[in-house]
Amino acid sequence: MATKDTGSSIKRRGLMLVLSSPSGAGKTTIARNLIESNIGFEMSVSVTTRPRRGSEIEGVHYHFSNKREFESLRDNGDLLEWAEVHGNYYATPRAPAELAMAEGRDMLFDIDWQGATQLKQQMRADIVSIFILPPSMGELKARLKRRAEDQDAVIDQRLKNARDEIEHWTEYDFVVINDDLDRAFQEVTAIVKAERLRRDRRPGLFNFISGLLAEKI
Ligand SMILES: Nc1ncnc2c1ncn2[C@@H]1O[C@H](COP(=O)(O)OP(=O)(O)OP(=O)(O)O)[C@@H](O)[C@H]1O
Ligand SMILES: Nc1nc2c(ncn2[C@@H]2O[C@H](COP(=O)(O)O)[C@@H](O)[C@H]2O)c(=O)[nH]1
Repeated sequence: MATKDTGSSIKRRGLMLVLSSPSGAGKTTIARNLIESNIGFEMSVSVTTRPRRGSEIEGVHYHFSNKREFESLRDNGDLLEWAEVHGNYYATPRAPAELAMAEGRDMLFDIDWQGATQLKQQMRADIVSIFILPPSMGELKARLKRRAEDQDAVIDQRLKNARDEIEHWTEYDFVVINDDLDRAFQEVTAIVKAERLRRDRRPGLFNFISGLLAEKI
């Protein structure tokens, strides 16, 4: 009898889901919803030299470091990618991401376009990238102000950078407009479901199809 395509006997590599957007478009909110919905993603926790916000917890939202520590991690090859964003350094720690991929665990990356470019250069086949857009620039500004986590000068700088970031939308596999959060979240989960069904992410299909073809009718 044919075995079911569970993929359990042969390992598949993990999927790397990259979310990027201009600051305030909502990628952190969507990422948090994805993690909380328990659909099998773990969050990559970045290293940053940015000062910690009041609501943030070390090791949960970021690993906060100073510039000297950051440069030492970078120079030792401990970072999978790194970039300067809005005047601070940000990076993806190498070891947890590489281990997750090798063990077939799916990981979520909230990183900017420079980081996404570097990840694609290194791990193309594993990456699914989504660019999140705000419904308007006015709403982007309003969200940054409503979030009330950054000083006005920081918000101004992020809004100034937003146009340059949006220019990179064509480098992504998918684009989601985050007007209504529920709808945006549904679209992201639909992308995840379809990507997990890709033939090359289902090594269990080999067994299933062998069994199917061996079946006597
Ligand atoms: N669809 C939405 N409608 C209204 N508000 C939203 C929506 N999505 C997110 N927000 C709110 O907008 C603010 C910015 O969202 P969030 O922090 O997720 O943005 P971000 O893209 O991760 O920004 P950053 O790059 O600065 O981390 C938050 O206060 C969040 O609650
Ligand atoms: N290239 C990378 N970019 C990152 C990483 N972690 C976060 N980011 C991006 O930085 C900005 C600002 O984030 P904030 O938390 O200060 O609002 C945003 O675009 C993030 O996606 C990373 O590891 N590498």
